[in-house]
Amino acid sequence: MLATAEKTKAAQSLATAASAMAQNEVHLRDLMADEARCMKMIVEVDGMTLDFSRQRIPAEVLPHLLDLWSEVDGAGKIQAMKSGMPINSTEDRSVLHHALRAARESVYRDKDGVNTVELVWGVLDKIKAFSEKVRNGEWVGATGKALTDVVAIGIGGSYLGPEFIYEALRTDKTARESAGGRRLRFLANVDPIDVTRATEGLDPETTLVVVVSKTFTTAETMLNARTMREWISKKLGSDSVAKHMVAVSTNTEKVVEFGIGQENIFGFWNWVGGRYSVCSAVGVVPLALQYGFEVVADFLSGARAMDDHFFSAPAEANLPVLMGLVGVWNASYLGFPTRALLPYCQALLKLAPHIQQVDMESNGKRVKVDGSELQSDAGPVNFGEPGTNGQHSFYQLMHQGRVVPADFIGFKESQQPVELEGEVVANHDELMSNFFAQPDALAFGKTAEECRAQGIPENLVPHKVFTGNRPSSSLLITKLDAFQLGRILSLFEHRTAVEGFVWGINSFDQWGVELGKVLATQVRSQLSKSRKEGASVSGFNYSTTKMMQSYLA
Ligand SMILES: O=P(O)(O)OC[C@H]1O[C@H](O)[C@H](O)[C@@H](O)[C@@H]1O
Repeated sequence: MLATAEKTKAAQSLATAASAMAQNEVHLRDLMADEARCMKMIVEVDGMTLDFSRQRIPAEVLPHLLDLWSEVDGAGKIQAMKSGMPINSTEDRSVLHHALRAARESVYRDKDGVNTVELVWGVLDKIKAFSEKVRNGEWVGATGKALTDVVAIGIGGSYLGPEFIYEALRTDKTARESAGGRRLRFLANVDPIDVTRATEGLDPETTLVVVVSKTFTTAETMLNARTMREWISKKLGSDSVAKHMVAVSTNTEKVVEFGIGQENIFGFWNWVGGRYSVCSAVGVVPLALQYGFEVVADFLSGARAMDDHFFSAPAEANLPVLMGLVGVWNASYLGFPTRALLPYCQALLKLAPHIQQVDMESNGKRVKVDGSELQSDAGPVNFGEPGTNGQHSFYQLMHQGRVVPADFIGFKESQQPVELEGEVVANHDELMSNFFAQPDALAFGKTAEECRAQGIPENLVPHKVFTGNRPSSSLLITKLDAFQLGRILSLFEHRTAVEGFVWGINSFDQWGVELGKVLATQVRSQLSKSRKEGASVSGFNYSTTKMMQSYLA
């Protein structure tokens, strides 16, 4: 079953438990009737409550999951990460995204002994000063106008996290007030349509462009950066670029080569993986420009609070560890290939796209750290959509089709409460009625007997039966502000790490994205030669040749 832990006692107990459950058809209806069991599966940490009682984990199996964590030396692996050991072994890098949100006086050393927190605060101080200058109109554009709008260019990890945070805070009262009408747009796709969408209604005179790229070599980002440079130069002349473009990167040389001065670069480091970089200048520059540095500082404190919890809480009370163990159980023991992320909060509409990258780029692997092949699939397919929208889309499949383990997220308070006179409940309570109802509908289902008792005609009974026994966890959180948002981000980042630790994989490299890039280079050069010199398509397989010929015709 589990490659890394297949010989451990706990792994064997878990495998036995999983097959016994399948044979005995243990149903969540029975598991949920055991209140002592449920009590152990509801864990509260500073106003964030995780209820994983609706997972298909019998009371006696939970200790085996915790044993598995001990047997793979989970605590030791957390410590290795925390202390800067090069756990990203294929790139010989430390993994220190927690240092990005550490308190100024903390010390996290990288593999070479450098205190990364000092570096982090050097950049944070620079961002604070810069963002304040732009926001208060001290830093102006080439024609002397204040820069009220920002376009952040970047893709993958240099885009998804910042957009997720931007959207989540857009309707938060404090952040919204602080934004004061400023605009932030993202330009990610190399599709030229995205340039039009990102710049619609913007004027180069009042726009600042932030080019975000760890490597500063990503083809999409570089072409978009050149396109935006042209957009600015065309109207304001090429000398204006210095006032209208800044960069976030680890590759100073390439940024300078591009034409952005060293003083306008906000750096980060190779111990920050792209998908774990939202707390670095990658996210902090655009978000501080939009919401002000203080709001971003709250977000960083929230992430730090969850880091501290992750590093110190015992496994049985550790939210990322528990969620990670649930993930391993569902993916590797019960064999569920997918997982849904269902925030009952419209402001979290970009959570799922971000976690798709965090989780699938991290744990979508086929080999272990030592290069040997995994004997079972590791990370699941992640997808999601805010509730209640998802209910009117793919929940049908979740209720009566495939089993998709789900993570529900709900808040006690709305960012934007509405209560109409004469309505039964306030709008947020209406939303939350669904948050509480759906997990039970999935878990308990509806039997044929229940259908008949309701007078459903016999021919419709099979269509109206819900088999139930569909697992989910629920997270109930006070409210979505910058601080809680930081906790949520860190929680999901560490869940991914926990799962990777148990599977014994390197969750911090992403070699799987390389091959497509190489092939695109070959196609690009063919398209150029064909368009510019009329060269015929050659060197590709039959199908690609045919399709490219058709494209070029
Ligand atoms: O920040 P960049 O160097 O431009 O990289 C952007 C993205 O592209 C790569 O293909 C990786 O898969 C991502 O992890 C990365 O975040």
